[in-house]
Amino acid sequence: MSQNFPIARPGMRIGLLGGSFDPAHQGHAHISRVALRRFGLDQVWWLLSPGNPLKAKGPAPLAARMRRAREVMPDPRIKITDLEQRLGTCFTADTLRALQAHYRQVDFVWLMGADNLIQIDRWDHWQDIFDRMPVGVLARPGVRLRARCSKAARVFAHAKLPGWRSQELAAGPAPRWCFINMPMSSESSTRIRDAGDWKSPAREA
Ligand SMILES: Nc1ncnc2c1ncn2[C@@H]1O[C@H](COP(=O)(O)OP(=O)(O)OP(=O)(O)O)[C@@H](O)[C@H]1O
Ligand SMILES: O=C(O)c1ccc[n+]([C@@H]2O[C@H](COP(=O)([O-])O)[C@@H](O)[C@H]2O)c1
Repeated sequence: MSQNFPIARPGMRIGLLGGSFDPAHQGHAHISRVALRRFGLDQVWWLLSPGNPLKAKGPAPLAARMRRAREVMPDPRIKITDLEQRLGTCFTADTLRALQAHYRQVDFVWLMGADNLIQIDRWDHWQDIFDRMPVGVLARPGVRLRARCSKAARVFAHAKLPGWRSQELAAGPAPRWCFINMPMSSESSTRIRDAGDWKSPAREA
C-alpha cells in the first residue's frame, strides 16, 4: 500500500487539502500558502479526489488534473497527490482514518475553504472528521457569514480556537478548529470551466 506515498518525518505538521481541483487554480495556491504560515505547517498535501461523492458529474481525468495542479503549484512544500485513488477511498472520513493509520507520527490538519464548512454536515461521518484531527477553515468570498452560522460551526462551537491562536491548531487535540480571515481570492474552478479555460484531454475529445 505504501508504494509512492509521500515521505513524512515523525512530528511533521501536514495540512490536507482535499478537492476536485477541476482545475487547480490560484485560489488553491493562496489558501495553501496562508495555511502553511498561519497554522505553522511543514507541508500541505493536496488530495486530488477521484470524484466528490456529492457531485453527480465526474471530474476530468485524474492524470490531467494532477498535471495542471503541478503547473499551478510548483512550491516544494506543497505535495500534489493521488492518495485517495491509491487508498481506494472517496469519503473524507475514510481517507483521514487511512492516512492516520499509515503515518502514525504525523500531525495532520484537515483544511478547507469556508464554503465547505457550510456543507460538511452532509458528508459521510462528518463529525468523525472533527473528532479525528484539527480542522483549519480558510475564508472565501461571499460565504463567511453563512459559514460562521453553519451547523458544523454550531455543533463544534465549544472546540473553536480564535484566529489569533492559529499556531496552536496543529498540536491538537481534536476536536479543535480555527477560522482564518485573510485577504481572499475569488478564483474558482467553476469560473475557469465556464470560461472555457480548462480543456482536459477527455473534454477535448
Ligand atoms: N478561492 C478560494 N478561497 C478559499 N477556499 C477555496 C478557494 N478555492 C477553492 N477553495 C477550497 O479548496 C478546496 C478544494 O476546492 P475545489 O477543488 O472544489 O475548487 P472550487 O474552486 O471550489 O471548485 P468548484 O468551483 O468546481 O466547486 C475546498 O475546500 C474549497 O473550499
Ligand atoms: O466524505 C464525504 O462525504 C464528502 C462529500 C463531499 C465532499 N467531500 C470532500 O470535500 C473535498 C472538497 O470537494 P470538492 O469537490 O468541493 O473540491 C474533497 O476532498 C471531497 O472528497 C467529501
